[in-house]
Amino acid sequence: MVVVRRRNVKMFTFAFLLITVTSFLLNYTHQVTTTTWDPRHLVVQFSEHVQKLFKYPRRPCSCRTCISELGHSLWFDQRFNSTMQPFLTSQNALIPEDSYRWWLKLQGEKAPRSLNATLAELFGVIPGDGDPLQARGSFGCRRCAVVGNSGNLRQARYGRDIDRHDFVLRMNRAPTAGYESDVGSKTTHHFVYPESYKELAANVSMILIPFKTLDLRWVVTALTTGTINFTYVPVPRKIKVKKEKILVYNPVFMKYIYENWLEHHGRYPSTGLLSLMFALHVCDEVNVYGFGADSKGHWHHYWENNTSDDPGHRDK
Ligand SMILES: CC(=O)N[C@H]1[C@H]([C@H](O)[C@H](O)CO)O[C@](OP(=O)(O)OC[C@H]2O[C@@H](n3ccc(N)nc3=O)[C@H](O)[C@@H]2O)(C(=O)O)C[C@@H]1O
Ligand SMILES: CC(=O)N[C@@H]1[C@@H](O[C@@H]2O[C@H](CO)[C@H](O)[C@H](O)[C@H]2O)[C@@H](O)[C@@H](CO)O[C@H]1O
Repeated sequence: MVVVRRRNVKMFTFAFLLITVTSFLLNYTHQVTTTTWDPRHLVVQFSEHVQKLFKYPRRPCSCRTCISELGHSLWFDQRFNSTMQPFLTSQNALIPEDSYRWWLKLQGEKAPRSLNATLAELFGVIPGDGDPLQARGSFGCRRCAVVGNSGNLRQARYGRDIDRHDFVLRMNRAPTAGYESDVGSKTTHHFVYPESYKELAANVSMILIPFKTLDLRWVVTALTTGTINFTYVPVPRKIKVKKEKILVYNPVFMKYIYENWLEHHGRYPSTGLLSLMFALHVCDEVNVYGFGADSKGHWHHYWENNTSDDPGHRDK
């Protein structure tokens, strides 16, 4: 009788362990990872999984590590606020007074038009319902590449690597044609402001970064009357992008980056930093390409020749 009971206990323990280990594997390993049978490594992995399970009973994503699962860096955790909303939508378009005052000073706009009236007009023209990229409904692993415009991308041969991401985010005048092997050919989202606008392929989402009220009005006129053709430099009167493909960066989110991440340094965040922080809040895994100087310390774009290197060449 005692023997039968012991066997039952053993069977039960074995079944319990099997189910637990299988559910860990199913829950936490969406991507194929290299298996190592080093017992110490297995114990560390197992304890990490147990810790995560207690911390996040339902994981936010199925990547090996998800950005929103904090606990890797205190520095990062102290700055990251997952409740901040990167998009300005018709639902969250009421900008708090302090954020509005801060934003209004960015480019010292004289006599700005009423923001509420401008936003009402804007969301009368574009849908303003945010981006499906943000819908966290399906349990998956959203891998994003943020591609900056640095000349260090020349001969980098990152093209294939970049294109393997689910989302590829580019900015300003960044071209891909002719640079595919270094920067890839896929673009899902492109960040622009009126002064940096370039025509986009029909399947690309344009994310307008508004630095002033006029930038929001420009979107409206660029899709309708074509009346605005100058801000502080000439800007395109008309744009071909479909209104359903236009998304708007949230000024409140810009202020959050300036305060939490830039710690008030500089005037306001660069487009590169705005794009990176955006990705960190909507993606599960983020890889960054094309930021910083090249190996000689030059800060040119990858599509330009460096004039300081070769005075005979002007920037294209
Ligand atoms: C003259 C000027 O105003 N240049 C600015 C240009 C310009 O307005 C646009 O190219 C449109 O013509 O825009 C900027 O940026 P720019 O378009 O040059 O580059 C986008 C982002 O890529 C990163 N970068 C770029 C070049 C480089 N050598 N290293 C890098 O790390 C940066 O993160 C950068 O933000 C901008 O919007 O931030 C910043 C640049 O200072
Ligand atoms: C070279 C420069 O400082 N130009 C400024 C211009 O800055 C640029 O603004 C862009 C957004 O509109 C973007 O942030 C870019 O990175 C900046 O270089 C504006 O501040 C403009 C405002 O009138 O004044 C130009 O001299």
